[in-house]
Amino acid sequence: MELLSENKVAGGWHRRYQHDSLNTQCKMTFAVFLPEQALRGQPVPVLYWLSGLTCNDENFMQKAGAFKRASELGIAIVAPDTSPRGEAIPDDPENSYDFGLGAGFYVNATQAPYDKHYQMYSYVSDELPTLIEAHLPVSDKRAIAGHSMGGHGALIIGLKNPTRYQSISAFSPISNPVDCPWGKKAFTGYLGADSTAWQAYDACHLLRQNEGDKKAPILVDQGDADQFLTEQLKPEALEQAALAADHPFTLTMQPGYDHSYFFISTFIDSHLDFHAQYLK
Ligand SMILES: CC(=O)Oc1ccc2c(C)cc(=O)oc2c1
Repeated sequence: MELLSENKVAGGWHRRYQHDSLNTQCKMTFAVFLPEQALRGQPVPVLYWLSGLTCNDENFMQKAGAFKRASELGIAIVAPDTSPRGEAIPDDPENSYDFGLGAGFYVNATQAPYDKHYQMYSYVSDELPTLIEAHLPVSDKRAIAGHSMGGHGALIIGLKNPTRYQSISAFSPISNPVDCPWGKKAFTGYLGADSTAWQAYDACHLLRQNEGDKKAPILVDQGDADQFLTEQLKPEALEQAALAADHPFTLTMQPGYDHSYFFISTFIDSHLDFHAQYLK
């Protein structure tokens, strides 16, 4: 891992690292916040934050205002990029914001030409935690959270790996990607036209499938003034699936909030407090 930068913040350190990824077969950049406790040699739990469309490792760290509470709670935060990057990485032929670079959708692509590099599911759920736990002063207690496309990523990665993550949270997640325009476009491109293959990456489907004992609790916040709410996000489908599966789940509709980081920064402390209950 190569250290790209470091800045002291809230008594801890914000760092950016780059490394060669086996899964995505390119250099990947991620950001990490390490609270002071970690630097005193006390291994701390990690919250993985997955960002949304067009974002990279920097958006959450610059805009969410999460450091002070994470520092108080002694939680590290890791924010990966949202797709493979570089000259050699195939992008959307139409250069749209919702497919290709900055829009990996946290799946393992099976369709050429995306299958070689777009392996974001394995990268985030396996390669990155292994790397972090080998090189940084963190414990193996993990939680996962995200926004929009990253909220979808947090839900599916948490639900597919119930023993690896203690808790899951999301702001404005794409809750039922098999049934919304962003999800249909991305899953067709990465996974092919047969929609039965899409279900393995759909949170509503995964909730209905999960018959095991371990059910990581889920917290979702959604602004009711979000322009994407009805067509793309569909939190009520997630709520129905969680209810049917008897999965611990809380959805809070927040009046007046939109899809932006103004919303996330308003409620990020309550998400950190939620995860802290299960990470201790
Ligand atoms: C920094 C920022 O505003 O991020 C942002 C803006 C818009 C979106 C949309 C529309 C979808 C998504 O998945 O993420 C996202 C992130």
